[in-house]
Amino acid sequence: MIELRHVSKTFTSKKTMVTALDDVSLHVKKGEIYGVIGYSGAGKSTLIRCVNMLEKPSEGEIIVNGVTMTGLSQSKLREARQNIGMIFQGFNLLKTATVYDNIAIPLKLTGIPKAEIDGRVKKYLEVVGLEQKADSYPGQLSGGQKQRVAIARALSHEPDVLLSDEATSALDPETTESILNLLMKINKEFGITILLITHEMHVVQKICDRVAVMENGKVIEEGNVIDIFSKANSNTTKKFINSLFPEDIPAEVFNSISEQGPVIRLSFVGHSTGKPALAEVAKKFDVYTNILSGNIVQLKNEPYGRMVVHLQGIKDQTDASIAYLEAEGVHVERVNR
Ligand SMILES: Nc1ncnc2c1ncn2[C@@H]1O[C@H](COP(=O)(O)OP(=O)(O)OP(=O)(O)O)[C@@H](O)[C@H]1O
Repeated sequence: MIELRHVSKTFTSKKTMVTALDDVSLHVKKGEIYGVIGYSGAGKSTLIRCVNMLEKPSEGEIIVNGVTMTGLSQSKLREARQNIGMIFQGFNLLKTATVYDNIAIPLKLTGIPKAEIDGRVKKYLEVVGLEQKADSYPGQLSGGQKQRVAIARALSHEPDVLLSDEATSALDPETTESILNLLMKINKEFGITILLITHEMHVVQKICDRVAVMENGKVIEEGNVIDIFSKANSNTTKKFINSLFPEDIPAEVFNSISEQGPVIRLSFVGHSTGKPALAEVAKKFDVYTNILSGNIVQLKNEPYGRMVVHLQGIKDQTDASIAYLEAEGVHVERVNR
């Protein structure tokens, strides 16, 4: 549905040259929610803005729903953009227009008949749960409500693709949840493919099917969210995942217990919590298992959990315990300080 082939983007000014995208290739499949995560300056905004050609790539090709965006004439580009909705962190609403007009005006500009516009405005305001607010002005709405209007406006063009540029970054946690739920609903009910950029792992965890991690203009890791959670390679990806699993074991505690056996981190996907395997370890080997921290988060399709455990015992026994856990399919990492 969305394909980036060897896309690079360089910004040049008199004094400097910045490579914002460096040979990025991605393929977002029809109907999926695809996240791009990275720290500030990684190139996420540039990437998403290249998809609808708000930014022109210096090199490479971008294909959306079979249309090669790179190389379209201005008028063909306008046409192709009708199929690509976009929502922003700052909502981008017209302050002096009502909610109704914020949705209706862009439709009018594309020449849609009045009756059809009226039908679409009402339909999509209902989809986002704001049918009561048609006559309000953006200044009278909360941040979450403003983002809902922006979503209704994007949907009113009935696009195949929705681009989300940090859509929840300005919202509080509860409102973020409700907007993420709305994006999932839209994806499911209308089959809209969603490409989103974010710096919050929680967004990826909750709604994405696949994710790309960006650093210095490059995609450094990419795959199904479940696989990335279980087998992250890069330090940056691990840091993003760790942000969901605070493990504040005080250094003093860590130092004193690690003399009596290793501290290990167990991770598991799916409904097994890892606890049965740990209970078996305590039975089969001469070790005490002491859980130091544990947490489970719900990924879009499956739970993913982590536990930090101290294995108290002599080396032979703790090594055998780790081998046993691995054989049981639990991912085990030794925690070092
Ligand atoms: N119009 C521009 N002119 C010059 N440099 C730019 C321009 N837009 C982006 N850059 C540079 O390109 C790099 C990538 O920026 P980009 O905004 O894409 O990153 P980002 O991951 O979205 O970061 P943030 O989350 O802070 O927006 C940065 O070094 C940035 O300074």
